[in-house]
Amino acid sequence: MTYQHIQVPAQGQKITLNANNTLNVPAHPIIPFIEGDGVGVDVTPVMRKVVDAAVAKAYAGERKLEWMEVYAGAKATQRYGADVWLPTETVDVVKEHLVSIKGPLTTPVGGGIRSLNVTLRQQLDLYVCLRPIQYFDGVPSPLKEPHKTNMVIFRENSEDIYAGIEFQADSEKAQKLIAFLQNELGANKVRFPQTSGIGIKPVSKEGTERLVRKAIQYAIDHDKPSVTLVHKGNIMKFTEGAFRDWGYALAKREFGAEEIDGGVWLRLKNPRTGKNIAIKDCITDAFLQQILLRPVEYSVIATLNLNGDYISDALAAQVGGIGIAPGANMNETVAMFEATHGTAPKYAGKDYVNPGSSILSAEMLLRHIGWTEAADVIIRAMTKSIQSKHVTYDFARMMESAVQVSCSGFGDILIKHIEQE
Ligand SMILES: NC(=O)C1=CN([C@@H]2O[C@H](COP(=O)(O)OP(=O)(O)OC[C@H]3O[C@@H](n4cnc5c(N)ncnc54)[C@H](OP(=O)(O)O)[C@@H]3O)[C@@H](O)[C@H]2O)C=CC1
Ligand SMILES: O=C(O)CCC(=O)C(=O)O
Ligand SMILES: [Mg+2]
Repeated sequence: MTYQHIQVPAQGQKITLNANNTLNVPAHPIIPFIEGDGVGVDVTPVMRKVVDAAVAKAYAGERKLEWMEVYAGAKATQRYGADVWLPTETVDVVKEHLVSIKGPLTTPVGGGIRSLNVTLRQQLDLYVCLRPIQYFDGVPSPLKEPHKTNMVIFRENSEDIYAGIEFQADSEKAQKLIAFLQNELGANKVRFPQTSGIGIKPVSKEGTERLVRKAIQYAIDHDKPSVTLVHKGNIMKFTEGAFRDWGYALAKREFGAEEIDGGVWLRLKNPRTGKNIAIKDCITDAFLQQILLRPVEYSVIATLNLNGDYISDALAAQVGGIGIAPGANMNETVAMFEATHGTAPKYAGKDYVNPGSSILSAEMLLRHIGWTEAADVIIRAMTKSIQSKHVTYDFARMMESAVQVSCSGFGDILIKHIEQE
């Protein structure tokens, strides 16, 4: 296969799907990657070096990831033309190769292009945004007991106000829609109809069910004690409230969950372990204080798109910040891994920020393709590096007697620990 600007690595082979949707991973799988805007130029090369070292260590040269650069964001406009922010071949390649990783991409505020990150998720229908919140010993945290925060976020990734159905104030479309709301639907509560922008928030039963199903299955597979549906359903009754109701109904119908003491919370027996899994819910504002005050009570979190975005960064802060917050966007067959943070423009190109988030996203990728030995090598090296207190600025500013290192410097420390194993 030839592409317009993508160079296919000569030694690599595609990951393919087996009949039961499991992955068939060759020894030299081609992994498409998007470098990313802003600090993408800093973290992505470091991530690749560290991952290569971990794979080489774990498999003594018998396995190797074959990186294939694909383009999106500013780099795509340089290659494909001024208006081509997300080339079709990038989306096609990410889909065909099943497993990929991306750096952050810039989204302008208030106008300009819509989010390329969201577009990729939508075009590929990567409806789960999976963001584990894991504490590494020694990471500085604003909490007294950061190890008590141990959660996995399942953020709905395909709908909600992220669908991008918005109309600018004063535009003809906004005026038409407001008139339609007033005249046809009797909705007269737009406070300033002449000057309002309007956004639409679609939340569906199918979208909710497929996300909540994945979250409950994850709790079963990973022996987790609870799944919490986080929503603002008291205010947004037919979107966020429906998310809660559809979620509970699915837990009953598909997983046999039963009511606890006549309340709305449910309980199901984990078929693998025999232990109980609580299915509960929490309203988002209360949830944001509970995770600080009583984090041990929460484990798997299933939530809508915008809530999930806010909760991701808030929970990341509890375990050290978005410098060490990995993630994945996935569906049944395709997975695209990415850090939780963005392009941090003030640090772009300065070899300064923490590459941890990107490296741990790659660690998730390795686990996803079954290369658990290499993933474990990364986790061990990460733990040792943090404990050595040679860390990037974000950790150094919160740690006592730390030695501040650069982005690539932290990568080199990880590689040193990998090679010394
Ligand atoms: N998935 C994606 O591609 C995402 C893209 N974005 C986009 O990124 C752009 C910038 O967004 P912004 O709101 O500033 O959010 P960012 O996540 O880019 O940065 C916010 C702050 O988080 C800290 N931070 C971010 N990355 C790191 C890192 N690797 N190591 C250490 N600290 C880090 C920095 O904190 P401090 O100032 O304290 O040092 C930084 O100023 C926007 O265009 C936004 O749309 C945002 C999120 C996700
Ligand atoms: O797409 C963006 O620019 C921001 C997305 C974001 O913050 C996220 O997915 O966490
Ligand atoms: Mg975010």
